[in-house]
Amino acid sequence: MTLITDVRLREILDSRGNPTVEADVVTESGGFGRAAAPSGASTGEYEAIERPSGEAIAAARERAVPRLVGDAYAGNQREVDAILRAADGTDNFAEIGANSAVAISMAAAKAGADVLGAPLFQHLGGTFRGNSFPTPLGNVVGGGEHATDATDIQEFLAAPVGAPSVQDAVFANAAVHAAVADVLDERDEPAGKGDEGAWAPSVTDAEAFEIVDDAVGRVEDEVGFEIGFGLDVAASELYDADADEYVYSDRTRSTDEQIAYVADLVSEYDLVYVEDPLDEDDYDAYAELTDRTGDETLICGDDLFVTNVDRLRTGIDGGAANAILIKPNQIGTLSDAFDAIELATEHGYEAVVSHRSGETEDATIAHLAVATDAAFIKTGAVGGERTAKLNELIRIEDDAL
Ligand SMILES: C=C(OP(=O)(O)O)C(=O)O
Ligand SMILES: [Mg+2]
Repeated sequence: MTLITDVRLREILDSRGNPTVEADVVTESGGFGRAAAPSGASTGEYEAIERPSGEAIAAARERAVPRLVGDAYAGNQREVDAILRAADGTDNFAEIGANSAVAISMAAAKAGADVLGAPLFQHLGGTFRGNSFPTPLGNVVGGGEHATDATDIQEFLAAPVGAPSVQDAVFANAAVHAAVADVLDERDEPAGKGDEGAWAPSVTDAEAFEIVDDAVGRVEDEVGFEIGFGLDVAASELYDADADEYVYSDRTRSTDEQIAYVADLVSEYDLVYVEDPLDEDDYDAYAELTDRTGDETLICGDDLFVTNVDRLRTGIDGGAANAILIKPNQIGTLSDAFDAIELATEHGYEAVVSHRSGETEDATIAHLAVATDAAFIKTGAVGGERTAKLNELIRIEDDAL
């Protein structure tokens, strides 16, 4: 029933207005799945390769589609993903592009779920999933590679860890986003928005901490449950390898100073989550920071691990970080993303499923997070391509799929 009879690929627009790959997978019994590849701006050096979408589509049509159609079963995700890897022939999807690979991989999963008549999270995670939900991390102030003339730290994230339901959590993040606008207004700080919909004022990081702390406090008082606060430092973008220092707008920091700075922020703001606080090549510095702060907060590797089990294993062996960001397009297939989550979970690392700064209406990551019982999902706070995932979580919670 799930034998793949057609794979169609096309270019559509992402949220930045750039072309990206969309895939349709059709099965023998009429099952249908459609998915689109997201795209990063502050990409890790070790990510799988995103090719220009036209080239990725042409290569996938030539190399992968003929091997899938009439041979592969959409209900057998590992088989589909193994065929994608074999058709590509490299270890980083340099031929067909991780953008074609991930779109086909996710579309096949959806087609498999469609044939079964099951929601995607259940097809991926089994019948006992769907009762616990990730805490959504909502990007409310940001800069870095996602906005010009804004903060050095890429993302200031609201983390409604005390929310009684995922719907309450999603609404709380939107309320913090609105409260930040109020605080900015009161401080006479005009702000546009960055790529993920976060406010991008021309303020220092120190001012951004004050602003977000104030906004989180106001919403916490309103809703009556705990809202934590987190960061994606995206430190590889700040690190100058030649000078061996982190370059901020107002000063530089050595690696030791960067570790001390982040450790101080964790205690000053009770941070529940810190992503990419250090350069993607510096496992030792990660281990030192994790040693100092890992009992109080999550130290999460994004550019450090790039959803790659080999890099995660190196981190586990050295005690670097205690959480991993999961972005399926960093590695190319859902099977690889699952493997990374399973390895993380086995070793007590939390999994945080994530969007990219360039997104579409595709909501696969909401299902992936529920299917794997991930602790957190990072998918913005507002904006259609972000709420596509957040609203899907609300529907899953409401048993409305
Ligand atoms: C979502 C992120 O940004 P990008 O997609 O630009 O890598 C991130 O760094 O976590
Ligand atoms: Mg990141």
